Amino acid sequence: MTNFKEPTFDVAQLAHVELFSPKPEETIDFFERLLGMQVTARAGQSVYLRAYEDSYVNTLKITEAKEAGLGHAAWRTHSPQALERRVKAVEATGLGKGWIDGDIGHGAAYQFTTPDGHPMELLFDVEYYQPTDKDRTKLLNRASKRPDRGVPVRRLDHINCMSPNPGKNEQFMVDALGFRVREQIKDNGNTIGSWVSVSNLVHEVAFVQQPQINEPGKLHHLCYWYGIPQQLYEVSDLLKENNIHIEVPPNKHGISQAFCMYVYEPGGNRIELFGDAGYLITDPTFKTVVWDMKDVPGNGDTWIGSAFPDSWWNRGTPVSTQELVTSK
Ligand SMILES: O=C/C=C/C=C(\O)C(=O)O
Ligand SMILES: [Fe+2]
Repeated sequence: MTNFKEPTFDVAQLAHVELFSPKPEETIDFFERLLGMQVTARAGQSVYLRAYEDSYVNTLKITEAKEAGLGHAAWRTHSPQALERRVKAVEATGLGKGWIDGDIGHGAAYQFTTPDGHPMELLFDVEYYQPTDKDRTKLLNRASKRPDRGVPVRRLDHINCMSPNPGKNEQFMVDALGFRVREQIKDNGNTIGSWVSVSNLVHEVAFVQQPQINEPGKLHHLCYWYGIPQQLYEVSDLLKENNIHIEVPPNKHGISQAFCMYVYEPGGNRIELFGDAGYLITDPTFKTVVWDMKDVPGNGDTWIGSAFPDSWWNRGTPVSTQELVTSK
């Protein structure tokens, strides 16, 4: 079958995410004290953090800004050669912005945006976390000791971006970066939700329809992973005690089958917490699962658990003035 379109395996993983927060110290406290993450660097208006099983020196950068939202998402390639190939592919789309020398924790990166303007970058050189005598663990396959504060998340999992045109962004991630489409929501033939991955996870990034179709793309959520569903009940209790808004309590998604919950960190960004990550994909010719929007409520969004509130479908960051008007 020589006309078989071979996938490219150049992009390997979501390496880190930068969140903007108008209340940086409260946002940092949420991740550090409640989710047990570790601050590994502070520079200028930014603070860098990692979870205890993240192997790199950081997977999260919190930067002070006027409004909440996505600073950028960074993709690590499998090799320097793969980086070169993907940079060429992104340049050809006209969405490239150019190279930066790097940042704390990583080397040269090529910056670009999705068609709806979500800032992203491609990189290869990263700095691995070196545990200290204080946090070196006997569990050799773990990057550092399990922290003794909060209910500690284990690693970065994915982001979900709101877009005026999810289908266009899906196509860009497939064509330029080799992502595979795992699940979609269609409404009258239009793609209004898309879950794409470069691994056997259901998604490292998803795109969902934003109601504000004349605004640039927003962040829907950033997700960290526990791997144990029970821990969502533990962390819910702790978050409730600390007046963190729980938008969707522990729940099982239909789409991705992941055990999940959604909260708003103090800066206003939506954070998803994953119990397990749902089903894994090993089939090299996995067929995209397509949901019709009319079948999603009560099945695709929540398979088991409370109904998703309107806010889940309508609110991203930065929050638009429209929402401020309607929410009065
Ligand atoms: O219908 C909505 C399903 C959403 C699923 C996710 O956002 C996810 O798996 O992270
Ligand atoms: Fe998600």
